[in-house]
Amino acid sequence: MIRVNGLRKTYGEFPAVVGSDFAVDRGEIFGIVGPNGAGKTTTLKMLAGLVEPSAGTATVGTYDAGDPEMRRSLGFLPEESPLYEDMTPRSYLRFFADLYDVPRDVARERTEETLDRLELEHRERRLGDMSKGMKRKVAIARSLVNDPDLLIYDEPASGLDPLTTNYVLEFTRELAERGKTVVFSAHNLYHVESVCDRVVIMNRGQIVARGTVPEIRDEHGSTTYRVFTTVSLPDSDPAGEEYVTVVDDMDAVEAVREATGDAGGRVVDIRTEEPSLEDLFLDIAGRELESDPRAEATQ
Ligand SMILES: Nc1ncnc2c1ncn2[C@@H]1O[C@H](COP(=O)(O)OP(=O)(O)OP(=O)(O)O)[C@@H](O)[C@H]1O
Repeated sequence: MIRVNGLRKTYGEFPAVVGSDFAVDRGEIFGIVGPNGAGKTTTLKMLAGLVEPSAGTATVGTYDAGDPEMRRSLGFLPEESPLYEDMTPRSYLRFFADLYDVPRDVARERTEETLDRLELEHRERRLGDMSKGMKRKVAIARSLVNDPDLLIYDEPASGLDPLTTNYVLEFTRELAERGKTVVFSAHNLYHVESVCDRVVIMNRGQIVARGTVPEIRDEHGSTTYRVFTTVSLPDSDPAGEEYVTVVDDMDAVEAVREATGDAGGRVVDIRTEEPSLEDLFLDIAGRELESDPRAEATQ
């Protein structure tokens, strides 16, 4: 559905996106994660044809990103989505449906259905009087008025309370189940981990890891084992009534087992711990800091 090759954006001398390559399949939920300033929004805007790349290409289906025809089948949700404060959700969505030439009766049915699914109440209330979560839901509904195949969402759950965040993430999943392709950016790695099929991790304009979360884990992280014993060992820490030794591989687990037996104790439990995407990210970003691809350009 999306092919990105050597995509680069430079603002003046500053390279915001250093040269990205990735592909997104139809029906996939694809996450772009990274800290502030990583280049997520710039990447999404280039995909949506809102920012012109300085180099490289992005194609959506058979179109170049930015082709007016492509934009008709795209729903873009900006990070900040100012709404017309005096309009109601219904009048606002009707206004956008008109812009896309969606027939009135189709638009009415579509927007009511979307608002039902998003459980948006107070549809006749002024947008200016709505909560942040309600406004975000209206902005999401706006991205769907033209029934696009591709949704590009910039921080869809940014600033929302946990309940609304869950709603929005569940809704994203539902969209993919209905055959839509969703590309979204997030700071919060848990959001990405719970919803995305595949992710890229960006840092300082560059993709520093990619794949499914388990793949990234295999490549960049390691499993740790927590061995709980009834006796204290040289490297163990107290853990309630027991002691715990944390090790990195199965040979070390065996060594702890032997040492426990030698000390007259027994192993009560062995728990494995997978690094979360957050741990992986901190690890990868930490390493990247030592080799910032943009450092030379900004010095
Ligand atoms: N129009 C612009 N002019 C100059 N620099 C820009 C412009 N837009 C973005 N940048 C810079 O490019 C870099 C990447 O910005 P971008 O908004 O893509 O990052 P981001 O990952 O989306 O960050 P955030 O999570 O804070 O939204 C930042 O250093 C930003 O200051």
